[in-house]
Amino acid sequence: MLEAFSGADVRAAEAPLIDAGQGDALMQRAAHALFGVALGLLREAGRSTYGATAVVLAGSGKNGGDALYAGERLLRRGVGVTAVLLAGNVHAPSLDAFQRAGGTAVGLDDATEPSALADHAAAADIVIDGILGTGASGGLRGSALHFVEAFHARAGARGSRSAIVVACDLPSGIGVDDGRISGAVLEADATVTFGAVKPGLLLGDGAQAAGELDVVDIGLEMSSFTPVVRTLLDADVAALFSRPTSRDQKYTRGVLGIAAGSTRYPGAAALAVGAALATGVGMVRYLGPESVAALIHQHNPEVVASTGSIADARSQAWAVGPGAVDDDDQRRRAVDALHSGLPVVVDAGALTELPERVGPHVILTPHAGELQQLLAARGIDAERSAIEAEPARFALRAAEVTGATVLLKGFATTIASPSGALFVQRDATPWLATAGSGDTLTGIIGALGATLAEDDGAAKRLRLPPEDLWAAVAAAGALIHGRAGRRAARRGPVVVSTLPADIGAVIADLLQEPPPTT
Ligand SMILES: NC(=O)C1=CN([C@@H]2O[C@H](COP(=O)(O)OP(=O)(O)OC[C@H]3O[C@@H](n4cnc5c(N)ncnc54)[C@H](O)[C@@H]3O)[C@@H](O)[C@H]2O)[C@@H](O)CC1
Ligand SMILES: [K+]
Repeated sequence: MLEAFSGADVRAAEAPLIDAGQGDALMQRAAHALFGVALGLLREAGRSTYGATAVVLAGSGKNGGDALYAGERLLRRGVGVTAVLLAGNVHAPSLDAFQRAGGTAVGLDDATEPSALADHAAAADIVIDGILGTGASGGLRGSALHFVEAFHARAGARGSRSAIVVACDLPSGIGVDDGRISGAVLEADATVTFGAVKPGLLLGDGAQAAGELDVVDIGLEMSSFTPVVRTLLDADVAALFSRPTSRDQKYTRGVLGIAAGSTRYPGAAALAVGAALATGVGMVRYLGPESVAALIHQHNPEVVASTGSIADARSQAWAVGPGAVDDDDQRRRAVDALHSGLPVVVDAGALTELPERVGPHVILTPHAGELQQLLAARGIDAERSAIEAEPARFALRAAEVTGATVLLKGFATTIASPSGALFVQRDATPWLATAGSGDTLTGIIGALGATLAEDDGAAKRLRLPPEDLWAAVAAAGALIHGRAGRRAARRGPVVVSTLPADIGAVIADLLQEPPPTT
């Protein structure tokens, strides 16, 4: 699991080590890791290190110190390294070491025209961004801002430029704790971050700017701090996933009840059912119109269907809402499921049926527009664009006011627990942004909920407090869904009705994972 800690907490974890005189050792560890990644990227790009050119961008703080020490190591490998000093007072011992190894340092103050240095950086094989780290406040300013703008103008955007950019700890210009970018940012191909992931590397535009993330252990003890954001990795989903045992039968494995679809939108139910079956459950019970059940049975005859009520259909969890529009029976079922005390995934048409207050076992899966309505119904006005700009903030707010677990859809999926715990998953592909995609996500999360509903050890397997289990279940659903979409996209544009085959294959792969070590 990736766990991101606030910049302040990472600095607090560093403090006792620095007090014990280990500050320089920490910096050397950071620099060594940064150097290793830079070397690896050069090799990956097919560039030989001897004779390669690098530019180190150094700001006034320790971030610049890390980058200069990494530059010193590159010099000793035969790389030609220039340091651009973007502040008058860079970290002196590292600058000294850099120069003694033969490096050239050039100062750039606010008055100097950055064009020649930006030209040089744009033509370099690799650029190391040591402008700002966890000590950053606000966006880039002064000579650093001018330099980054000039570099962009010459080098072009990530993907089209030839220089590889490696960020030291974090891309300069992102908000350390929220990933917000005000003004310019130096988008990285890779970010080497020290001690722990910072929230800005997982959230918002900061995550986009970070590129490949490499987390380096420099010996910080973070166990007494609470993560601000988490991202599940394959091994976490494998650990959470409920595998059937030899003692299981269909009822103990987990029965998912699905009250979705309507005569107007029958397909949504079929998609949710197909995805749930592919995720693995003991049984799917379908409640809804006979015509919808007939459609479901064309593909999935194993589904037990009825036109009855929630009370008559024993299940371990419910999924309600997809395609349930203008249908009073489905609306009643949604309300009953929400009062059943069982885990419920609530999507689309059922989101408006939410009681004033529920518990975290109720998982809402709105997109930004639906979240806007949900908040407005509780007297909280927020523009859709504001929700899209700060998904974490609004998902947390919605979880706080409803008591539910809130999964906010988007390119990155943001999941908030009413406890304040936050998960972000970036497993999806834009190819998944197609009709019916959300219905399959509901089915996947529903199936995970049904199979984990009576599994008392599930939260413990991820070392999470029990109240955050449902956020982890939703995050696991988002990972499986996103990964299935990527797999499907290898065949071309995603056809959602074919997604179950990919869901099954993704789960088969995940279950090969060794158990997590953290
Ligand atoms: N504390 C430690 O012992 C370790 C810290 N490490 C590195 O040190 C970094 C933190 O170092 P610092 O606390 O010195 O902080 P920074 O390196 O982020 O530098 C902060 C300084 O930059 C200036 N600044 C802040 N915001 C600015 C802006 N928007 N535009 C222009 N200048 C701005 C200010 O003068 C501020 O003092 C980490 O990110 C990491 O790279 C690592 O070396 C590991 C060990
Ligand atoms: K940086």
